[in-house]
Amino acid sequence: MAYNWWVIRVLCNKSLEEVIFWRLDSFGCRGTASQIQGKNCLVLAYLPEEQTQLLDLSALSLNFRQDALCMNFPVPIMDWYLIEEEDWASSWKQYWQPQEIGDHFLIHPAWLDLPEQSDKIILRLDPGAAFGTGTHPTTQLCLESLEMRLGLEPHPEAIIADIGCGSGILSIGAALLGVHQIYAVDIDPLAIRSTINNGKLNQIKAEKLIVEQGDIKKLIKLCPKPVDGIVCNILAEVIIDIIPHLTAIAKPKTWGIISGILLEQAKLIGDTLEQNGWVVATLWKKEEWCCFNIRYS
Ligand SMILES: C[S@@+](CC[C@H](N)C(=O)[O-])C[C@H]1O[C@@H](n2cnc3c(N)ncnc32)[C@H](O)[C@@H]1O
Repeated sequence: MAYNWWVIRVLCNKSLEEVIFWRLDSFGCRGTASQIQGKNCLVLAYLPEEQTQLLDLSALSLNFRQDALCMNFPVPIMDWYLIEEEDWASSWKQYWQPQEIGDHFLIHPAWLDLPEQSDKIILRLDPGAAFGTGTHPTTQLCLESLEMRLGLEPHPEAIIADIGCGSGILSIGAALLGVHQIYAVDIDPLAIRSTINNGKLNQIKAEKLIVEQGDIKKLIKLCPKPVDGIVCNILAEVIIDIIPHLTAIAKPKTWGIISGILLEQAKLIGDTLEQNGWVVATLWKKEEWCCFNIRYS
């Protein structure tokens, strides 16, 4: 069956880029990309046709207008049109470029030639329709936390769990940092397909990266024993429900990297973590997002 996608294009002042990304993300867009054009920025986002109505798109453009007026910037120009799935893949790919994250990672679109020389850990990615290109602040916070947590030494015994794996970017990042075994779940079947493909793209053996469709309950069944680390980058509303279940896969000193949380939601998440036996070690912030680095006591 032919599958159509909305392309949403927003031309805005560069300073509005993050707000626009945040709104598009909350609206449910699957892929976002941006391109600087002088003082302006062209933001593109993609959304399956059946996931929205024309009226919702008009409301979204009004939100952009209000954001810009509140912040004293010119009103963004937004338009939208439908394309077929095959065109979606090629259209979005033009705008996504290699990106360095943290001290060591270089996120590299799968369809571009690799650099001839690089001292970076190259993480090749074709996210397809799944979330996780590395352009979102929460993904960046998680990768930076993983880097800090794991360093560059191999971890031949370490087992980690990735809840809401999306494109697999965090699981693969952990594998490239030398983690021995990763269990990853996501409720979205497209994310499962994407994580498996990206694992292969980065030459990660299938037995090292076990990926299954499902939520935390599925993960608990999947993990044969408590894990050493947990990464979870999902919205705070979902994380609140997941926290009480984490104990089932934790042991003393299990660490966690938990993001997808807006700054104003940090207190609620921090309190819930502490009530469930987790110690908050650090809270990292990027733009309006934060990331908890925690340890089970
Ligand atoms: C913000 S994306 C994160 C993707 C990737 N891990 C990253 O850091 O870029 C959140 C992912 O969580 C998945 N998700 C949402 N609710 C979930 C749940 N209850 N259990 C497992 N996965 C969930 C979504 O399908 C989505 O792929």
